Amino acid sequence: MGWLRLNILPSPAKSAAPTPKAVDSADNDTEIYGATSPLDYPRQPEDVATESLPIIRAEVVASTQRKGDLVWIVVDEIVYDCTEFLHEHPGGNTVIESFRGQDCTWQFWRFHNQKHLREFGQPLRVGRTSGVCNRFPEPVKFVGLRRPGLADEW
Ligand code: HEM
Repeated sequence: MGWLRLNILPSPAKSAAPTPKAVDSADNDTEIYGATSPLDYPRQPEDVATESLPIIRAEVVASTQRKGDLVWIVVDEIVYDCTEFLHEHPGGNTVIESFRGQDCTWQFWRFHNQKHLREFGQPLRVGRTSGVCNRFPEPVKFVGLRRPGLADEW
């Protein structure tokens, strides 16, 4: 599990994000016009539907890889602001910091289930994105070689 070899980074400073307006554009995508910085994207209320989350360009997400104010990660193309949560994360802060500005979908699902994401991730959502890379290829999953339906023969 090479991706679990972590670098310990200093904790980011907290910062207050402005609250720009999300606007429904003609093609029904929600964008924040003129937003170029991660600081332009506040956390979204929990009742905002996934498809109504603002779209955040991959370059903006990737810019949080640099040590700075915000720690964002991407799971299933949803961007989570873990800046404050990482200090409360039961799995520790370094594992989240090691994926800042990156996709960590398959690694996330190794340790969590939908309930974790609903309860703890929902309030951390800042937007949707696409094209953000996971720097580790997902290892091949081994499946049983037996034909199904033979369990009773064991
Ligand atoms: C949205 C971001 C995240 C949220 C809301 C979150 C939430 C949680 C929660 C609720 C637990 C406790 C699970 C339990 O007690 O059963 C946990 C544990 C853990 N998380 Fe996360 N997590 C996040 C991101 C990550 C990431 C990116 C990684 C690295 C892949 C990670 C790795 C772990 C590990 C290793 C544990 C400990 C698992 C164990 O003790 O069995 N988490 N996380």
